[in-house]
Amino acid sequence: MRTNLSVEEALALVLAEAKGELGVEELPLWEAYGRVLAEDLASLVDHPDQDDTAIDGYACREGDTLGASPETPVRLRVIGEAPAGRPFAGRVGEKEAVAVYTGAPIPQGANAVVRVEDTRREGEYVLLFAPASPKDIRPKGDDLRRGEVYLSRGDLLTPGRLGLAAAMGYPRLKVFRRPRVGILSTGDEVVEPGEALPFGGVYNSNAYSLLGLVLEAGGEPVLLGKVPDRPEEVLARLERAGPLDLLLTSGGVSMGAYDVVRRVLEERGEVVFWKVKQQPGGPLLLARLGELPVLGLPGNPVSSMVTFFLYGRPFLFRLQERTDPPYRPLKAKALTPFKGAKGKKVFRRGVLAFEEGLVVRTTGNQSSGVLRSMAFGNALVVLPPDQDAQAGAEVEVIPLTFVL
Ligand SMILES: Nc1nc2c(c(=O)[nH]1)N[C@H]1C(S)=C(S)[C@@H](COP(=O)(O)OP(=O)(O)OC[C@H]3O[C@@H](n4cnc5c(N)ncnc54)[C@H](O)[C@@H]3O)O[C@H]1N2
Ligand code: MOO
Ligand SMILES: [Mg+2]
Repeated sequence: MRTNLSVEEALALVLAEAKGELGVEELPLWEAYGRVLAEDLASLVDHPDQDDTAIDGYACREGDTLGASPETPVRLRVIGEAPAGRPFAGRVGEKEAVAVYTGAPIPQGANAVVRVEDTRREGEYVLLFAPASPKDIRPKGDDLRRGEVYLSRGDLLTPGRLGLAAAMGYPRLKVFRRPRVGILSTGDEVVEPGEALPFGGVYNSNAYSLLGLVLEAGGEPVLLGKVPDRPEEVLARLERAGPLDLLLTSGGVSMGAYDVVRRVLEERGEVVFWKVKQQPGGPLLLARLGELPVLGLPGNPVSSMVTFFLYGRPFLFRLQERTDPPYRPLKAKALTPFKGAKGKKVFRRGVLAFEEGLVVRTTGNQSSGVLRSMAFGNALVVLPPDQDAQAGAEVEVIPLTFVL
């Protein structure tokens, strides 16, 4: 077992465990939101499939309309109309126009359009008070070209990309199966919300903040409930967990006599590392139970969330072969001081805002037991070992971008 790792070493070891194959399933579009594509998608169509009009107005020949103005209108004969989806069958000749509506193909013979606001209809004629122009014609393939790959294996299906897949003509998509992530809370003192809280008890918040984080990272949470700090009970619950791609435990990984998770994993599995030089989350543990990777998250509510965000989320991104990075560090100006720690990389919780540039303020009490810092913070402020940040200093921040 390795111990006292840097954050970077620990992350590399966690990612090295993300080698399982999730497999692929095919879903109708309406069920594919938030999933990760398992295939490249080339457009099945051109869009628009021919030159079309971006405005409601009249299509005609540009040369017929040069110099048209309110004082010197140009008169054209209207020979028909083309609503979107109903192309005009004929051909536009000299001094002729076709009434066109946004999205309609440009009729043959026409090479320009004039907006309806710059015209007045007079029976079978139309008066143009401005010249027609080609600039409001959208060329064939302006948005999509048939055969071109616009979405790739590993792309997260965001709202825009789901729409794009539909625009390309795909009714069903091959996506990766969602990773199944077991969530087990440990602790004699842990009580489910709704139950009476005994003296010294604490409600099981970790299961629910982790459930949210797992869903947000594309996983399927499998709630395994809570177990007391007794090795045989922890083991019994794990044996009944069913197939998983990752197991998260919370609590029981520090130094206490009742911190039994580590002991169980040492006896029944293999501990890869224990303890990272970071705060919060120092007692983090990585193990294997047979083939199953296990992240033993520290019990403090902030610590379990921060360690999942820093290690579990990248693990799930890797399993789903996601092409986007799990987080994107930025620079911001600290408007409040942030305290570092000796020999540890520190992740404080802050509120990131755009004021005179990017700025970040503390969420207040930074104790690992104060979950409000994660509930109302939107960023982690990263401090290298042995470094405090004064107000006014530039600091690294990782936005907690929970996009789904
Ligand atoms: N002597 C030392 N003590 C501690 C150290 C240390 O290095 N030496 N490390 C501290 C750090 S840092 C952390 S983080 C915690 C980690 O503790 P465990 O992972 O062993 O977790 P527990 O002892 O079971 O619980 C810690 C804390 O969190 C509360 N908790 C636990 N589970 C839940 C839950 N599901 N929902 C809400 N809250 C939960 C629990 O009641 C405790 O207050 O250890 C320090 N100690
Ligand atoms: O690492 Mo503990 O996670 O500071 O509270
Ligand atoms: Mg403990």
